[in-house]
Amino acid sequence: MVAQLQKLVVRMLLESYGIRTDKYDAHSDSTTYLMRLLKYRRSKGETNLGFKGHTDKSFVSILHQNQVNGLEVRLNDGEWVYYQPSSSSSFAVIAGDVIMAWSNDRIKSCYHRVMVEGEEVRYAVGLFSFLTAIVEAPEELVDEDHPLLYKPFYNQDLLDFYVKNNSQNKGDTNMVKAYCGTSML
Ligand SMILES: O=C(O)CCC(=O)C(=O)O
Ligand SMILES: [Fe+2]
Repeated sequence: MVAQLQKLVVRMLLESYGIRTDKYDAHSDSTTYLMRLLKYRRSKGETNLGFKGHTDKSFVSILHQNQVNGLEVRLNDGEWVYYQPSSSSSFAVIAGDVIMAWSNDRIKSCYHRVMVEGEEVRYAVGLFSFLTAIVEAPEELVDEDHPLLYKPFYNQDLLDFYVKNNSQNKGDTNMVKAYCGTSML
């Protein structure tokens, strides 16, 4: 089950950042999921951009694609890197804006896009996780060297903000900073 994979990834993250593991159950209980199936078909003469560059507004997203590749990730220097699954049963785990805020910027959300090169139909399935409890950085991730960068917020309110300000800003990596970044205070 893909949700199990999501839970495992989150547990590993909490452990690797030295966050009290008793917080894990509360985190897990407040996680909800959205599953989306995407179909990309490129007609002759059309641009090969299947999904423009963006960060997900999720906590994390888990993606699986059919044999037709296309997912690309943008590195810090602006270079786009093609995602090449190691096997036909591979899943890609993508950090969303919510984990970026929750982790006080320790984990940066992943800017990605989909390019469709050939005429073959591409399918992708994504499991997007969201939090129902208030999103705030655990105390282990906030100290003098790492001051709090985001005010506590609700994931749903971030989504509403995103929808309202969508027209110009779609794909803006700093949507969550614009919504609840402490430097905006
Ligand atoms: O089609 C894909 O592999 C990725 C889709 C995606 O980025 C999204 O649904 O947010
Ligand atoms: Fe995405």
